[in-house]
Amino acid sequence: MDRLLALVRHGQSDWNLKNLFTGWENVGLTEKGIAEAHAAGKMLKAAGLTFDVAFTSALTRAQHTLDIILDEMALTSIPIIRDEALNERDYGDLTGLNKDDARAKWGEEQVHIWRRSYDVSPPGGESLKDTVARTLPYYVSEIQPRVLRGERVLVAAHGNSLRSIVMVLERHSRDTIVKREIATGEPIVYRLAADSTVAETLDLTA
Ligand SMILES: O=C(O)[C@H](O)COP(=O)(O)O
Repeated sequence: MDRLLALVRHGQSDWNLKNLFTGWENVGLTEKGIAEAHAAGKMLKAAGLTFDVAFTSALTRAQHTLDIILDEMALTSIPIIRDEALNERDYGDLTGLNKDDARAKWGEEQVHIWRRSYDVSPPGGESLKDTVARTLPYYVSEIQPRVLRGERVLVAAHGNSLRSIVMVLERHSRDTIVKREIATGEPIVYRLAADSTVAETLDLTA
């Protein structure tokens, strides 16, 4: 049984390019982001992979990335399930601010704590721990059972919602997960064992 699970962070967004805290703001992909999504689709197809169902967030940048990938793979008729449980972490009051301006105002260390600590929330927003608390139950109840039944599943989402899933699959601690960077448009592909742990991580660049 092929218990295939692929995770892809959306391609570069307008606000990634402008270096703005984005969170739940609904911004589009840049030209580069669109190209990254096409490349991800080509890469998955070239590896001989296919999918039975896809999941994405309620945000356009992830949905658009998914549509491009499915188009590249000639899989436009598979079911797509969209849910805000897969949204990016909510950046609260930081949303729309420039990350360098924020460093100048609050200091490098404080901004790093907001961006990469496990349980310190940015003002009015979600910490990674808060994001895990909504994303992980969704993964466990909606995504993982399908993979374990043998459905091949593609998830297009966001840096921190994917980190929440990767944390469990790659057995990270609170200290190591914050150092696990998830690049835009680069598929992370696992085969799971029957007990839901990772049996194999596929290297699509090989
Ligand atoms: O929401 C954002 O600004 C980014 O997509 C993720 O931000 P981060 O790199 O600060 O986690």
